[in-house]
Amino acid sequence: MDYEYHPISIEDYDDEAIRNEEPRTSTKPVPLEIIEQNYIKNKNQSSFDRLFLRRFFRILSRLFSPSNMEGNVIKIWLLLICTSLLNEVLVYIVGTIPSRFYTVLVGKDFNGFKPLMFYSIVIVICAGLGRSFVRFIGGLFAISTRKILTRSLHNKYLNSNNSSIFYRLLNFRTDIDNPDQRIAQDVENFSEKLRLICQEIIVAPILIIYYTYKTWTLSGYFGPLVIYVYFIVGLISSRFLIVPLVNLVFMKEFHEGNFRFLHARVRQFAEPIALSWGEKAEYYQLDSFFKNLLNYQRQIIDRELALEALTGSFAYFGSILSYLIIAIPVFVGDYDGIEKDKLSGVISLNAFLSLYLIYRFTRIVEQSTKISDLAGYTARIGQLFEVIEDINDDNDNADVNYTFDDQHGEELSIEFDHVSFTSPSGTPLLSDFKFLIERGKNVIVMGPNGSGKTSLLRVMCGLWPKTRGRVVRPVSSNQQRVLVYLPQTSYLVFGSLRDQITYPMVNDKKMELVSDDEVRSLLAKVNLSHIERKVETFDSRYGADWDKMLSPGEQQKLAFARLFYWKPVFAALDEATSSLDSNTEKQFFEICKELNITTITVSHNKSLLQYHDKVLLLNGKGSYETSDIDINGSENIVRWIDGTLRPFS
Ligand SMILES: Nc1ncnc2c1ncn2[C@@H]1O[C@H](COP(=O)(O)OP(=O)(O)OP(=O)(O)O)[C@@H](O)[C@H]1O
Repeated sequence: MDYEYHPISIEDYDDEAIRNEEPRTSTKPVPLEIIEQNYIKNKNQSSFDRLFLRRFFRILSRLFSPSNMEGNVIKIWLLLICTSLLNEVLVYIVGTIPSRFYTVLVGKDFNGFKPLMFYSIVIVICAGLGRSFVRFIGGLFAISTRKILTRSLHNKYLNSNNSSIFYRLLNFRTDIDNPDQRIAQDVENFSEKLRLICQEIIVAPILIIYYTYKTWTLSGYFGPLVIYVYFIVGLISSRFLIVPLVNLVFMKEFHEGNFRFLHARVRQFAEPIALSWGEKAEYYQLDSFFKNLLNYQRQIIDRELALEALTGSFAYFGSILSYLIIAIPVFVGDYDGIEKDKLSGVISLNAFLSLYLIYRFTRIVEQSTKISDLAGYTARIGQLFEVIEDINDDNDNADVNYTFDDQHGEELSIEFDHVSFTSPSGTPLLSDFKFLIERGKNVIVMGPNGSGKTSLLRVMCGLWPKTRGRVVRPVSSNQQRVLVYLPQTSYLVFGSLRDQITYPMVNDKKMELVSDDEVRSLLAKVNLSHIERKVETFDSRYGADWDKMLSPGEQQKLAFARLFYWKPVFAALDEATSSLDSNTEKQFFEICKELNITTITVSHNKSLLQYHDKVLLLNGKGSYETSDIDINGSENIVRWIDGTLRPFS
């Protein structure tokens, strides 16, 4: 019997690469409570300081980047400034209407009353429209913001040039929770808060400059100085109350993500839960997650009470402050030379100007609760961008992808060149693995549960990092699929029957590329012709219903239809025939041979040995053995496998 044995020795663990390997602390799965404690301890992740400002301005720079092809956010922003200014002018004019009515009414001026009434109706309608327009354009701004940020995150998360970013983020980064919640919900909340704040304060700088100048010319430097000091005091005191809120908002969204995820799982696993009478268990689990969420929501409203009280008092105090500003020159005697009837006019104008300036500052301070929410969402979105960029930079993959042309297609192989790798928790799974998968020589991978069979496929596809060595694999120069992976639980996409077969093709011309007749012939090939009756048309789209429409065995057959459509060079079959009857299994391996698809099969099923040329045994302790399979000596090979694996089972 021709086999190689690679017992694991102390040198294997002691070799330089493993010795120098930094323990990957971040990859070991971390319990939810520890993630929560880490977030609580590491509050500066979600703080209201320079880190917040850095993240916030980085997000703004993405929004307003001139190279941004996604939208006209700059135009919308300018439009928002213009309509807000126009709205302010209209509000000002509406404010002057009552005094004009007093004048015509006191003077019993009917000729003056009629045009004033007409004018007032027009102005009031315009003011109403102005307000609606500001909100409408604010809405457009929120949609644009969401569109740009979500697309930017999608581009990075599902980057086709670096295919495993989302996988590595989900599997190896324990420093970040619920990326789906961050992309779907936190970005939306961020956009909405930004819109509300912008609507309120977008024209504030222009108005503040204008009214500061006006107040200064009427009351000298003293009025604006007092108002600015008052504003700075308001800002500093509200900042103290905002800081803890930011972290609470961050934590609430963390629990919000977990709560949604749990609900999504109940939906996904409805059948096993129902068949296990698991309602009570699910109820208690959902409820405990919900309690955590409510706990943070309660803490937020408690803190907001203090913040609202501060900003509310600040606003009321502002109205009194304006009288202080007016009173000082009155009592100091600055207006002594002014006649009494003119003095009331001067006082009322001064009061209006300083009140307006204070009002503008008050509106800014009143945004504190929204700003604390915004800062919480900024932390979550900013952190996601940072982690994705970090994964992108950390691409230390030593693998070699070589392109081939059709002439050399028959000599293709996948080579494991002294590869060592561990599980994410650090358990060594394979050490110094040397193996060649040649085209035309089917390989079956066997071994006890947890020995690393699926992990070997992950390493082969470049998803898992290695501690040592490299994988040398071919990539096609002419769009041919080189490797297709079929898992035990087939992945059915949200889409049509044609989509199931052509996945992951992205093409509007699928109907032309894969005709109805071709779909029918592929379905016939995998004994699934009857499912044509279950769908309206080959292009009718279904969501989660695919799981209900097809049994697990039928799902595996559909996955094979996909494999036969793509006709790749290699197919990684990870227990992909576990739900099929033995005749269908035989038929599928024969079709693979006809189509020149070399299979790398992970299975515990020894009856599959007959379709393979080589067996690779993993013992889960780091070592492996290989043997050629001689069909005539199949009993010998079964004995050899049993004898080799027994000590490890
Ligand atoms: N994302 C992960 N995080 C942590 N550990 C993991 C992860 N994925 C796999 N492992 C661990 O790696 C080890 C090997 O897993 P793998 O799925 O490769 O085993 P297998 O040989 O395919 O098992 P089975 O025969 O049960 O399918 C297991 O101990 C598993 O718990």
